[in-house]
Amino acid sequence: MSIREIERACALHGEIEVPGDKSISHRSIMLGALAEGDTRASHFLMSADCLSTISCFRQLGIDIEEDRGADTVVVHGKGLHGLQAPSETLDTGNSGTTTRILSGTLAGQTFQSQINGDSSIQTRPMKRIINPLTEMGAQVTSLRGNDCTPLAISGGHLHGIDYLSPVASAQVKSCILLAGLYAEGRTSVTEPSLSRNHTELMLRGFGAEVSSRAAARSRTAGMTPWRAEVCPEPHLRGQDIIIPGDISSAAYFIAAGLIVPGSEILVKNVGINPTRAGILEVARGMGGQIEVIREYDRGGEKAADLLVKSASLHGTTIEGALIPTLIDEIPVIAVMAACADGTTVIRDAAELKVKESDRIAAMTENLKAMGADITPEEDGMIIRGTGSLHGARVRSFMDHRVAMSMAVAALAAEGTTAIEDADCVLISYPSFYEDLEKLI
Ligand SMILES: O=C(O)C1=C[C@@H](OP(=O)(O)O)[C@@H](O)[C@H](O)C1
Ligand SMILES: C=C(OP(=O)(O)O)C(=O)O
Repeated sequence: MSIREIERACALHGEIEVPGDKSISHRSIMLGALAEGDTRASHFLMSADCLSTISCFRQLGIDIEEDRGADTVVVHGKGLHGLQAPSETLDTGNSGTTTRILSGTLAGQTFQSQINGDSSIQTRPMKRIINPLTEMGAQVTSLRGNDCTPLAISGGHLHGIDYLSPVASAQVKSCILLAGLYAEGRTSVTEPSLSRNHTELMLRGFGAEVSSRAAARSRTAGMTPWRAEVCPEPHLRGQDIIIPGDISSAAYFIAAGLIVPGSEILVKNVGINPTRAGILEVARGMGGQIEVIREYDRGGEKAADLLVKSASLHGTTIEGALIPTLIDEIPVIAVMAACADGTTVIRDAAELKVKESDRIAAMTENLKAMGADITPEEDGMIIRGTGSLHGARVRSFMDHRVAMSMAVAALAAEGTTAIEDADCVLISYPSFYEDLEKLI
């Protein structure tokens, strides 16, 4: 087992550039493969999850060049109908994004395929994609009959649907939109509130006709349902993509900069697409100081440098439409809340229970071990800030976001914190600990 020990930090100082956005990196391979011509993606995230996407598309007959030193990939796309039947089960590793979005693409193919991932993936819910893909005319079978992977998928004669998704999930939305590229007629997905829209933006950039707008249907308690629609059989053309830094990775430095007294950190080149940037709103709402510097646009994706200075934080309420815009940042927001004054309430976030780990249970156990006052709820957490934490032995639960969040907690805790199975950060941020060291 890999154990990492982290001491309390005095103050964090310096500049950092985080690796490329994981969601956009996955999509650059997926759309690059379905486009005609080459797609070059630079500042590509060379982490285990994105490498799983690359290896699945190689199994589907796509030639992909990787330059790991330069963080660049070139995908030699074969067009919408250029994928070949894989000879073995497609292995999606630990990646929910690969599993769900790739399933949508496979539903559009005339060949049969099987898809499976590691022990964590095998427990994550797939009914949310099985239902709409089946409604579109694909046969998607959970081979163990438990609505999880392994899945057997055969499709090829799809028809467009108007799908009302019960969850605000970009993976579900993207799965259906990519299946919709192969369907007869238009396909739409309406979600309870807008989840990350990278698929819509990138599909448009590659030449597809995609619309995205607030849906006219009911508006309940601060939630605006959102509808994305795609036209079938687009002529996708390969693109050059410069991937912005991942705000979900930047979140650890934002949180550390805020909670470790005397810190000042410049996080450069961070994607701040509003469907991803909820952490900035929450940090400011807690009294944090984050300055957005040098904002610019990369193919419809906004990016900027962020200057973070330590501040004394206070509690807040995080709920409703904000949740999908910061879903992966909630573990580190829980750390911020534990170091703040007053109570933070996180609700409407039951999705946390079906990520790489049950992130409500994992963060509750770990933060309690470090002296926090935290109550787990069915759809979130209530955290009463105690102002201080102490070192403890904590577990990553093999969940990269939990490991990185606990590293941030360790920086603000008295004494030493030991994180078990700390190496799982390779899923989204292989150089995380080295980058953190540079600021200490
Ligand atoms: O589409 C994506 O790239 C992702 C969507 C989110 O999942 P859900 O769509 O399941 O909420 C997020 O948690 C995941 O890390 C990446
Ligand atoms: C939930 C995550 O990823 P995925 O769903 O792709 O496994 C994540 O990166 O926090």
